[in-house]
Amino acid sequence: MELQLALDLVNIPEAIQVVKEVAPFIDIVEIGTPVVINEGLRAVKEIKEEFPSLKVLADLKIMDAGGYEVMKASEAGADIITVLGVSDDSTIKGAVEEARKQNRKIMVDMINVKDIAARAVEIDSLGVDYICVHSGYDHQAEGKNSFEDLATIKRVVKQAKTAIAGGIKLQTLPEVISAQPDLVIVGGGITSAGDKQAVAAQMQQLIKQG
Ligand SMILES: O=C([C@H](O)CO)[C@H](O)[C@H](O)COP(=O)(O)O
Repeated sequence: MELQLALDLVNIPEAIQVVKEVAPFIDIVEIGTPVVINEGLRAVKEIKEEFPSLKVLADLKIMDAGGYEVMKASEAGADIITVLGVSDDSTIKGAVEEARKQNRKIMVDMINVKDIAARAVEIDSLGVDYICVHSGYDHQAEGKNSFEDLATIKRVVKQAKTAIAGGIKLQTLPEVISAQPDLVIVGGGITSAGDKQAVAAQMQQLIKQG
């Protein structure tokens, strides 16, 4: 099981500072959608240059033009790129095809997918690398989480790795770990902590204990 740090509400210098603090305890650093909107793919490029040994995920939440957008994120140095599960199959296929050419990976974000089980089976057959259940900020504000959806994809997904994101904190991490996803994605649970390094270290320890 791996740990991904999601950076959403920072600029590039702040992102570099946070990653410096927690780098030994994470496997993947995510350049979140708001950061890409504010800073562009330059944020991916600068983080990859600064931390070449960390995998970098570009959270583009691609909805169309999968091949082209994956190509641009790959040029910037992204190792993993996100595509939305609600997109057309042709968009996901285009993203996967380009990722294979560029030796990159595709994560499909299941945010707002209504029938998680049925769509996860379809997406799994398209050759994606990760399928991620996700309660976004707006769902979190309504008190929702994706724990049940994680159990669903664990049951039906046969090829892709499974991931979960959305409001995961140190206190809720043990429940997530018990469902055994391949990847846990944490943003505010680390970035809002007073001592980010201590929280990331504790999270890594819990994940290692399995
Ligand atoms: O993808 C995300 C969200 O849609 C904002 O872009 C976050 O990176 C994801 O939800 C993880 O962050 P936390 O919910 O703060 O853990």
